[in-house]
Amino acid sequence: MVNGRLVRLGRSQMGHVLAQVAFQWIALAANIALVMGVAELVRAFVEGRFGSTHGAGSVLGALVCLAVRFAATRAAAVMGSRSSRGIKDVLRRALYDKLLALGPSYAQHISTSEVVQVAGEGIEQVETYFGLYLPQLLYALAAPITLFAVVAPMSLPVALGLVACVPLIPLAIAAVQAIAKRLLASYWSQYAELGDSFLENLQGLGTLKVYEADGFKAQQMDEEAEAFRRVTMRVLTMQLNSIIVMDLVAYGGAALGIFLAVGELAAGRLGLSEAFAIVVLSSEFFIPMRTLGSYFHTAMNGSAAADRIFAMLDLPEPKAGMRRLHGRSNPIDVRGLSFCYVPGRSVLRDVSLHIEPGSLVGITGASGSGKSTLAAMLAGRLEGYSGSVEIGGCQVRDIDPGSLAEHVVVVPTAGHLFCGTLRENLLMGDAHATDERLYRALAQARADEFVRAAGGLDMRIAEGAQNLSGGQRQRLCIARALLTRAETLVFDEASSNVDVESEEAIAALIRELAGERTVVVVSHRLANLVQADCIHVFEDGRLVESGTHGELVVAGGPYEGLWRAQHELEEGVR
Ligand SMILES: Nc1ncnc2c1ncn2[C@@H]1O[C@H](COP(=O)(O)OP(=O)(O)OP(=O)(O)O)[C@@H](O)[C@H]1O
Repeated sequence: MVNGRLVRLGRSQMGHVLAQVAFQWIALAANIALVMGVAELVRAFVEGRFGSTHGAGSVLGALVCLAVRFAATRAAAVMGSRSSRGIKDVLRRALYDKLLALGPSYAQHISTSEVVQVAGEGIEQVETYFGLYLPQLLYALAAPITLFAVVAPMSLPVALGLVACVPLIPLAIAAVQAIAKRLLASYWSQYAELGDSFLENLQGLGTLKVYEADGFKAQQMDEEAEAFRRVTMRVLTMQLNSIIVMDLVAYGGAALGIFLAVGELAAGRLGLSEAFAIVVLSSEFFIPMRTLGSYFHTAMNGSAAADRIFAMLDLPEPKAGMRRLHGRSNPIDVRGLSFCYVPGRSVLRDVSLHIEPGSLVGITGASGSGKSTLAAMLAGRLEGYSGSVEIGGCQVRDIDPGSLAEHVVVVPTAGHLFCGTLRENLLMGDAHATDERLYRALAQARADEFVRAAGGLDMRIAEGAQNLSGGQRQRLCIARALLTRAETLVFDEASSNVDVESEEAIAALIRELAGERTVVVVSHRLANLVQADCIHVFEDGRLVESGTHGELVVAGGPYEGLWRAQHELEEGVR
């Protein structure tokens, strides 16, 4: 009934939880005092001793009890909201730190939509566990003991009868716990799957419309939603059934207490005022456990969500390297590099190559031959490889991630621009850049003209940069990369889906950059690589040829075949 790891993680909030229980207990004590006061009045009335002083004192006493109960209940609620807020902070911070520790390779372990769900809805569920369930669990133990101590001096048999029924509620809870755990695990995994499909389909809605596949995907999502509805209904049915059992125990137990008290009164073993007090207090025996039972289901949901959070927190982290790269003349050495995303399916096989600082290097090969994987390796984005990748004599895995990010920047096929102003996006490359430097980078990336025409550095970038053409987007991403002081720039098919004008602009820029920085160009289009100091050709994860364009053409190997095929295609088009 208690998730030990969650409690340990939220131990900083235990002060609030205990304070909440203490305030709940004070409210209970005030309630007992109120009932006892009214019972005393009943006794005075029955015995004919009821007078005006009695009346004024009782009203005053009752008001004090009500005020204390009100204040304590409010204070308990405040403590509950503080512990809820606190645990959310603790968990969000833990998840955030974890994502930072996982670094860019997080996507190797977990989907983005699951991160979003766990960090949002999942943590909200855990909040209830700390804010309501945990304090109620402690209070539900303290309350019957307190009431037993009050009722036992009046009538031990009634007190024993009442207290004996109370454990039936936690027993009912424990009985459904095993079923609830299984059901909730299935509920959360279906919820995550539905979230995955939703995000995926929303992001690809344009494509779905173009291929008129939206109807088909909608039907698939309907089926997933229906499966999720069914599991939700099973969860609700289980919860309602267990609540019915708990209600039967709670109300049955209270009725038993009243029945016993009336029996004792009839037998003359109990006075009228005591019988009155027991009748009123008997429901109080069960209310805390009954409330606990109703929180239990939300808590189980929170506990299941916490298990998903813990699964994420337990993901193995790449060992963060400590070494820092210095200077701007660090050669890159790849030796015997092999890698697979899926066990048994090698994507890179025993690759070895050397990149001189300041050189222009081309990487080419058929689609799926492992070029982008190699580019990602150079930026430290993939782990779990064999062989070595060294920059400036340091293993990439031993380099501090911040230092590596300062030295190697990858410009992918479709770089991401954030919603906001262009200036905000560019300053990610260099937070202290002046407007003049920003414009210089834009000019270098052949993007300054359209930026000036579109309103300058304060031009708005819409969500997903929808207000820009593919070529404009790419040139802005390149300008941002140029603003960094990175020694090595890796262009991974950076001009593969842009217009001819942008492609020529990017090719010219790459030629300019060589010598100033190390430039690695991953491209299918061999025309982009003709001027490279060295071109590496990949086939099915293996490096099959290396050399300059001239050398490779003369060698008559795979490169020459590709070059001839592309040349003939382009001639044919003309
Ligand atoms: N995240 C991933 N999970 C599993 N397999 C992957 C992943 N990324 C790439 N692959 C597989 O690895 C192989 C190499 O992919 P990679 O992207 O490196 O090839 P590429 O040569 O850059 O291809 P292209 O020229 O089409 O971009 C492919 O077979 C691809 O299916």
